[in-house]
Amino acid sequence: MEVKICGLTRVEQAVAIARMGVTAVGIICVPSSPRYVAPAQQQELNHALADYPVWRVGVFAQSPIPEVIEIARTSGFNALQLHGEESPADCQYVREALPQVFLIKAMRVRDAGSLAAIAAYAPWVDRILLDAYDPQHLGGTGLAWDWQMLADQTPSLRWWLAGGVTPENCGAAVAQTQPDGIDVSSGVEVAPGVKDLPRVEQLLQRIQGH
Ligand SMILES: O=C(O)c1ccccc1N[C@@H]1O[C@H](COP(=O)(O)O)[C@@H](O)[C@H]1O
Repeated sequence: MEVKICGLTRVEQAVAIARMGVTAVGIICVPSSPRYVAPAQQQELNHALADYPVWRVGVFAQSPIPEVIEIARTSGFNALQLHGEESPADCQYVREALPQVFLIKAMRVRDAGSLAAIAAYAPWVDRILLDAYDPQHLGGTGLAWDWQMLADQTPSLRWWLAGGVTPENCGAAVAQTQPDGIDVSSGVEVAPGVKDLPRVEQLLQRIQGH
């Protein structure tokens, strides 16, 4: 089971979580987020994590794609997550500009149509991430979506479950939805951007074996 812990802002916490053996850590590059990390700190986090076998994911939403590409290069991300309304053509553009970068497209699930849209991204991305839709916020809401929707259609490429995943519900979430990975932010926090390291360890223990 792949695990991404998202919304890291502090170098010491990012290194501690990388040492726990997670697959990916997320750094929020969305200025409106309470977990936003400015470019200088993005570079510091990437530098501190460079020795660990972990995807260092820059999370963007609604930014112009050339800007995303420029920041990915200057900040040193080896993975990107597009969490807004980016199109398959946007993902193709990123893939062709940065072929070595691991690319995740987040879909905010509103209805069956959200799941039907996944197939068009398959040629261009490495993972699809399914998060809850909230009209006010782009992500990091702690809200779960209706996993029952997967009963009718399952994603055609490797995918991660996001949205309201916690150490308490991760076992049931994984058993019900059978994702390739999970992505967790507010469920392991004491405050936005400040992680609760014992809760991250608890989550990893509970997910072991899945
Ligand atoms: O965390 C944020 O502030 C954020 C802002 C803008 C886009 C995405 C964001 N986070 C993503 O939200 C999901 C789920 O978060 P949670 O576990 O429900 O709190 C996760 O994919 C983060 O990458």
